[in-house]
Amino acid sequence: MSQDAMKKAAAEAALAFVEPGMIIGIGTGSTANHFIDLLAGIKGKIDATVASSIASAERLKSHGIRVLDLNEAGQLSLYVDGADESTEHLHLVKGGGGALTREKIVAGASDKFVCIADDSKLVRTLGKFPLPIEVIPMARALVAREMVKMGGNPVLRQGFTTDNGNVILDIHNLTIMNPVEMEDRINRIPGVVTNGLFAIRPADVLILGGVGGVQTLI
Ligand SMILES: O=C[C@H](O)[C@H](O)[C@H](O)COP(=O)(O)O
Repeated sequence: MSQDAMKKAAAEAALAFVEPGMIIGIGTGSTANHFIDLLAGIKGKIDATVASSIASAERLKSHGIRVLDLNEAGQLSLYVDGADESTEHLHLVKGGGGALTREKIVAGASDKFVCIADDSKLVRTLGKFPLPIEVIPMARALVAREMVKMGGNPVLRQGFTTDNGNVILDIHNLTIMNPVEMEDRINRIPGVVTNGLFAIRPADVLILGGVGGVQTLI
């Protein structure tokens, strides 16, 4: 079974959380794309969606699925998105696709966050995947220096601009023993929009696709 097939299996399992008339928050990336494509098959069941990126909004619209602005949608019942890493406590690293800020906003506006991934994303300690930080461009060097003080090795994501017009620093070599504290500490650096740790508001459900089938952690 390929990694992509495992992602698709996790996305299929997440359909069980979709209830009639829902407005659903939609994440970004290859696993979220599987969910979008599967949601198209039951689009008559839902009211609308809110997208966490321009790319996901375009994919949803290409399937004829209604996409609302979060400000019109109000509180959402469900958010479905992928992750780059997760612990068994459902603390996540996200932002490999650079959509972390809008993802964190939509997740924050949702009652339930269902994270979908292949089981290679489950780790004991976060940090092997470089931690993305969205940064206001003029603060790039300041944030990089502060991250070096925290033991990280910041690398500017070359040629990449977020949907919000900012840059991404990917922080290598972090061993994140306390994700809640680290998320808060990084977010206090001036110029940081947000970082890719989802620990203050972790996922509520983690669905992992693997060779032996799908497992769900709550
Ligand atoms: O910015 C991107 C998102 O956080 C993605 O959810 C994350 O990078 C996982 O992506 P994929 O589903 O492609 O592995």
